[in-house]
Amino acid sequence: MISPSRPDSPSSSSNWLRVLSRLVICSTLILALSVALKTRSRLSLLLPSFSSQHPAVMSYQQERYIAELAVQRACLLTQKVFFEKAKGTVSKDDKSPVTIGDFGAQALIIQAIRKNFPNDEIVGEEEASSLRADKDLSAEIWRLVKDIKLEDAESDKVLGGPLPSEESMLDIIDQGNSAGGPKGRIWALDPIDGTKGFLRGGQYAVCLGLIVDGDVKVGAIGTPNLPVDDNATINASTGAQQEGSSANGVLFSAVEGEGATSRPLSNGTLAPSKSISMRPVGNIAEAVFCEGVEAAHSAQGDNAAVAERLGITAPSVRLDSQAKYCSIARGAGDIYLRLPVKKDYQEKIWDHAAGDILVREAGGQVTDIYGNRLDFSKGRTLAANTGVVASPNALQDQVIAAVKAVLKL
Ligand SMILES: Nc1ncnc2c1ncn2[C@@H]1O[C@H](COP(=O)(O)O)[C@@H](OP(=O)(O)O)[C@H]1O
Ligand SMILES: [Mg+2]
Ligand SMILES: [Mg+2]
Ligand SMILES: [Mg+2]
Repeated sequence: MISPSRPDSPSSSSNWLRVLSRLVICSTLILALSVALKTRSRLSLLLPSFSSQHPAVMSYQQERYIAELAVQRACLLTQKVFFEKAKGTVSKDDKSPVTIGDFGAQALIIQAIRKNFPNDEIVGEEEASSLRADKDLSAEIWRLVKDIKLEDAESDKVLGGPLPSEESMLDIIDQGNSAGGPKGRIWALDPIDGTKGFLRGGQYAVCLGLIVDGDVKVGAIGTPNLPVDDNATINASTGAQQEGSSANGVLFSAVEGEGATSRPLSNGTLAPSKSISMRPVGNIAEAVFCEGVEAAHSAQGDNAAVAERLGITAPSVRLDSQAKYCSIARGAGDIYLRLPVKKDYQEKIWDHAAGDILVREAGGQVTDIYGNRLDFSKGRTLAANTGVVASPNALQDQVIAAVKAVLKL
């Protein structure tokens, strides 16, 4: 027979022990919870810098903002050079205006990256060695760079304010010397893309992309001479006629998984943005090609043969620079072809990084002539790719099939 337990029996004292241990566990949990909450609120205060090391927290919003603002400030410089010096110089074969714009814009943008993301690497198109040897040119660029600022002082401060000296400007230009590669955070910078267009008085673009572990995550492109109106008719020489005209000047940007946007370029804070997307094309024969102007950069005869194969009869829109990616991303044209003139030419990552993410986020694909995605992990060039083909998702397979047929791949 089992006797009933008494309060002082061994089983009653083990009950007390159980209650006590539960109390200890509960208070430990409460303590741990309050420490976690405090850490979280501290992290959210630090979020902009925290997110740059932990992108999943805030998906590159700070990077996008700095990229847009830095590109916008650099466009102030390039437009100043464009209107004061560049126009009409092509006939005299004088390349110095674009050199001034290139170096000046690279200095301003790298300064902004260094200020905000000091541990990131930068692959910039330009390097300062030739400038160090040309004191007059260096002094001329410094005179221009030191006076460039956004009208909004706070925004300018975010980018690091004025550079302290000519020497520091040269040092900063050289910080675009990263070899690139498959690991880490690497900015690809083309301070003036479409130098030929710039000198011709036409389209050019200031381009900045952030590559993380070989994949482009953020892109910003300033196109000072593209019309703000998405539906305006454009061609190689559109847009540059009037200095200070509010009809021209667009800033495009994209973040992986967050879509593509555009806004008018401004002199101060960022203007309100709108979302952009590629045009739906029901019948591929109704698509419009966007192509380069320079015959040396893409095989225009092959482009025409692809158009014919697809039944496309509308004339191509011809533009210099990554303005082509921008145009198809906002539905001003549909297909960008850059078929190789020389099979062994290696495209540069700064010529494509920002455009690649912009088009992908606007509902398109960007591949090489074989249909493979552009591989930004190979260093300063797209060594694994040949040519570029970009079009809306629904058309890409058809376009690639036509490219392969024409190039006999
Ligand atoms: N043989 C070639 N094939 C393809 N691209 C070339 C090339 N020679 C130069 N380029 C690149 O073409 C870019 C301009 O492209 P587009 O013809 O679309 O405007 C140039 O950028 P920069 O103007 O920044 O030097 C340059 O890097
Ligand atoms: Mg370029
Ligand atoms: Mg360039
Ligand atoms: Mg160049």
